[in-house]
Amino acid sequence: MRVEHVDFWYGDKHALKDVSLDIYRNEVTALIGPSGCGKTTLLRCLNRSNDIIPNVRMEGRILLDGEDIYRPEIDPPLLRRRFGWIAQKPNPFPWSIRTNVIYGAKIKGLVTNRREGDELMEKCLHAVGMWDEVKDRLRSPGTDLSGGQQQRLCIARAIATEPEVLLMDEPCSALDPGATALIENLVDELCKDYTIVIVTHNMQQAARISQRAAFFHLGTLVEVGDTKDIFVRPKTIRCSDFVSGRYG
Ligand SMILES: Nc1ncnc2c1ncn2[C@@H]1O[C@H](COP(=O)(O)OP(=O)(O)OP(=O)(O)O)[C@@H](O)[C@H]1O
Repeated sequence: MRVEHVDFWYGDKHALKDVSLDIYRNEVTALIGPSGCGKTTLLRCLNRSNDIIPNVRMEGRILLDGEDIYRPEIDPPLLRRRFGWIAQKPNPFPWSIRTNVIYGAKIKGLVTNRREGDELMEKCLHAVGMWDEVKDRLRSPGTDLSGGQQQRLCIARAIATEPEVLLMDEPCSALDPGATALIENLVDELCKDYTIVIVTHNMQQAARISQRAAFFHLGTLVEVGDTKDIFVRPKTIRCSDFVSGRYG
């Protein structure tokens, strides 16, 4: 994806200021920076989920595979289907584990019968490392799982719809260290097949799992580059102070 000179306003609040960056295929790009700097706003611009907020305005262009996703001919609900969204708090549907995984894929027409549904469910639960944990309780509600399992279920649900890009908004913020480690390993595996953009407050996590990092401050993109450069050789004092934990 390519973000070109994006400005974004909530009413009078200028939340993103002339942001340009490239997001590469099969890489994890981490959006980092202090609270309120615009990370989630940018994430939501990438799949046009800001469109549903009243009184907002965006300028600039965002390209997916070279195509401007803000062109008037683009249908936002159809566009959003090309993305998977993993929220801060796991949000499984109040249905069975099986239905959770295949519901979106069914709506998209990717499964048309029971056998295809079962195959897809098994494949996606394997992909998130959960098959053995849940294979004997596929009819139990997804909401009965632990927080970490629920988040992996949400990732299984997202990948079942064959998205091109996975957008993750602090996916581990509600999880304990063990569940966080499982999600981090999973992100590492998933980037072989997907392009991933992740917002995280956890600098160790950004350093561990991303190949590229973008550091924001007050709506401005201060630095973007290889994660190791951002962490080991930051070009600005502001970024250096942030990644070393001097402020947050
Ligand atoms: N719906 C909204 N209406 C008005 N202002 C908003 C809205 N959402 C976000 N903002 C403001 O836009 C700015 C950027 O917010 P955003 O949520 O993108 O930051 P963030 O870096 O993701 O923050 P955090 O790390 O705390 O989640 C903030 O000043 C925030 O208060």
